[in-house]
Amino acid sequence: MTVLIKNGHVLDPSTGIDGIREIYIKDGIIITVGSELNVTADKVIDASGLYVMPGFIDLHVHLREPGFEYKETIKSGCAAAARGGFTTICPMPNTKPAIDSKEMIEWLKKKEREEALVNILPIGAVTKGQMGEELSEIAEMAMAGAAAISEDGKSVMSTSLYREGMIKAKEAGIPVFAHCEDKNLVGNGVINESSKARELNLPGISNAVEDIIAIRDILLAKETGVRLHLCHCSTKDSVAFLKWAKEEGLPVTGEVCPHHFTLTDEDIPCDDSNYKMNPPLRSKADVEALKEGLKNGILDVIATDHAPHSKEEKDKSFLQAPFGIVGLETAFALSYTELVETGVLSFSELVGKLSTNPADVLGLNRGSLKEGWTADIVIADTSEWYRIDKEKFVSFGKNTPFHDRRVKGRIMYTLVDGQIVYKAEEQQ
Ligand SMILES: NC(=O)N[C@@H](CC(=O)O)C(=O)O
Ligand SMILES: [Zn+2]
Ligand SMILES: [Zn+2]
Repeated sequence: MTVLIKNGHVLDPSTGIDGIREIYIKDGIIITVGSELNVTADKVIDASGLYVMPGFIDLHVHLREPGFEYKETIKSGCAAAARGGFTTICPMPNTKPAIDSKEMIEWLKKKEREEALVNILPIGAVTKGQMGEELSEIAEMAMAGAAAISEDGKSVMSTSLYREGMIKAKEAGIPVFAHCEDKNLVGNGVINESSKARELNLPGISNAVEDIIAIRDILLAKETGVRLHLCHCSTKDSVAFLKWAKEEGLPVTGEVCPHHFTLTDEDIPCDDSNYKMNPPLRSKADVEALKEGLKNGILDVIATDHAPHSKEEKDKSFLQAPFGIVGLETAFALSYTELVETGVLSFSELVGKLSTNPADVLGLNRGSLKEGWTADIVIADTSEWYRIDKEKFVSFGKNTPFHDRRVKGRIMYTLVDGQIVYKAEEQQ
């Protein structure tokens, strides 16, 4: 099986290519990236006027299977990933049961082989059942294919247990992905602690809830030498701590989600739980710091924290509804619009944060259009403004604050292993 992508503008920060090229693919492998290749292929994709990039890699999604299939399944989550331009996704372990054993990682890898449209790199829980009491089988999970460990949804509050888990992760050669939230401090907070919280009469979540654990985890990484990745950074001091960690030469990276650099708590119009997520939307000063962090390379990765919930759950009030919003099908457009159109990042830098850098966090041979590498590719149109329509989402989750928002950046094709797994309607 051969594929030729022609007339497209290839944008690949890993090779520095930024211009019109042809890409020739054979049996799922990129054979040549060049000009006037003069080859025939079984399938030709005309990418005139479109950008051709390494497939995006999302280090942070929630697929909800097993246990919460009414929110999302592996199949529907993968379809949403493909529609969003993501060719590899890392599901978090907060399912029911939690992904906390070799058997569960093997089960997920089997599901990937049987029904996943995109690559799945599972993340194992740090503690059994994410109960924070006893470490899970970290070495065994790593052997079975866990890409990292994380307690996402909460923090391991026992610092000594977490330190032990970090040592095990380092021995197993996998990173720790940290959700930073001081359980004792957060109380029943549901929204950023600010005048907005007072206006809506809702309990607040202060920046220190995140910052205390962010610096704790960085200090533990310094002692243990484990590779640490800070999930969904939302505060200016998280960025400051990451900057310090990098200056110290520690193997620490950080991610930011599109909602955290696109919206502030001031954008919350009323008691609408589509604006409720953890960590919460923060202040203008925090958003400025996140953008600055993206610009100066302190924040390496953009990840979605795709957190689907049912309509019934999100129809509830801010106090009652679960935390989380969907992100896979809006991430590229929001990032392009908020960062590239405004000049915070060059387009090539954005592609780095969506593909090359996340691949580096996990040491993957992906996130690049190098010859000889796997043909995981995304093709996008950035020429026209359009409005996000949640009714078009293929994710079961429609819980987004971005319905009807004007954006630029539409995914036209997604290829995994050289196979088209998504094609925009307009092209069919
Ligand atoms: N981000 C969220 O608001 N929710 C996530 C959990 C998490 O990422 O912490 C979820 O699983 O729903
Ligand atoms: Zn989290
Ligand atoms: Zn999450």
